[in-house]
Amino acid sequence: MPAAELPAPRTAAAAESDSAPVVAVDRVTVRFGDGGGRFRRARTAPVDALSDVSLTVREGEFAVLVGPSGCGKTTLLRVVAGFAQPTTGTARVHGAAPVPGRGVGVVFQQPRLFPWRTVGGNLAFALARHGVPHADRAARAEELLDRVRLPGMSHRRVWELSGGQQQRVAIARALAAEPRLLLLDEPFAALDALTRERLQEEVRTLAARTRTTVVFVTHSADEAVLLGSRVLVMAASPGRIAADLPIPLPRNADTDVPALRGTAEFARLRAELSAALRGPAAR
Ligand SMILES: Nc1ncnc2c1ncn2[C@@H]1O[C@H](COP(=O)(O)OP(=O)(O)OP(=O)(O)O)[C@@H](O)[C@H]1O
Repeated sequence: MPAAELPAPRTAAAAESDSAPVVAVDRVTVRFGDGGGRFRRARTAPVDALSDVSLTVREGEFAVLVGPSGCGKTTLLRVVAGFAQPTTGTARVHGAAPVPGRGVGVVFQQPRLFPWRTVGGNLAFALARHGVPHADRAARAEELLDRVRLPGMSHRRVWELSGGQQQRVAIARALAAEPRLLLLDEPFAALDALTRERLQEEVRTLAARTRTTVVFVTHSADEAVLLGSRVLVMAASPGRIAADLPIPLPRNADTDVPALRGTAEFARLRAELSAALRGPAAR
C-alpha cells in the first residue's frame, strides 16, 4: 500500500501525550562491580550499565529500546520489572516501586516454559498464581491460546511445539495475569525469519487491540520501526538514551501490518532510525 493510501495515523504523540504514566524511570544509574574484589587481580573496573537514565512510558505506548550489545537495554528492562535495583535514582510502575510479577508480564528471549507440563498446565500454573479459581482455569487458558493463535493446543506437550509456538505460549502466559504493562526482552531473536515476522505482526495487533502498554527490547531496526509507537535509541559506555524517535505509523486493531513494511513512510522511518543508531549521540 503506498504511503498516500494509509489511513490517518493515530500517532504516539497525539494519542498518548496526555495519558497517565505507566513507567517512570528517574535519573537511574546501575553500576556493576565496585572494584573492591579481595584479590588485586580479581578486581575489575566498575561498569555503568546505565547512567542517569530517565524515561516515561505512558498508557498505551509501545516503547522499543534498541541499541548495540552492552548498552544496557536488558538492565533497563530488569529495573522496570523489579528484577534489578538502581544504584541511584528511582523506577516506578503505576506510581509504586516495581515488584516482580505484580501487574507486569515479562517475556524473555527463551520461552522458559515448564517442559514437563502441557501447554494448558503451563498456563494453569500462571493463572493459579494470579488467583484464578481452579474451575475457571481451563476456559481462561483456552481464551489465552485463542489470543496467541494457538486454539485447541492446551493438551499438547511443550516439547511437541515449534520454537515459535513455544514463544506464543510464553506470551499467553505473560498475559495470564492481565498485566497492564508487558515487558519483552528480544522475544523473537531465536526464531526463523518468517516466524519472527508473523509474531511481530501478531504482537503489534494484540497490543493495539488491548491497549496494553509495552516496553520491548531488540537489536533490529526493522523490528523497532514496525512495532514501536516510539523508539528509544540507546548507546553504550555508559549506557544511556541517545535519541527518542516517535513512529507515526497507523496503530489500530485493524491496521494491515504486513503492508506497512512496504510503505514509503516505513522506509523513511527506518532510514531515520539507522542514522540515529550511527549518529554521534549514539557513539
Ligand atoms: N550482572 C552483571 N554483572 C556485571 N556486569 C553486568 C551484569 N549485567 C550486565 N552487565 C554489564 O552491563 C552492561 C549492560 O548489559 P545489558 O545486558 O543490559 O546490555 P544489553 O544492551 O541488553 O546487551 P545485549 O544486547 O548484548 O543483550 C554490559 O557491559 C554488561 O557486561
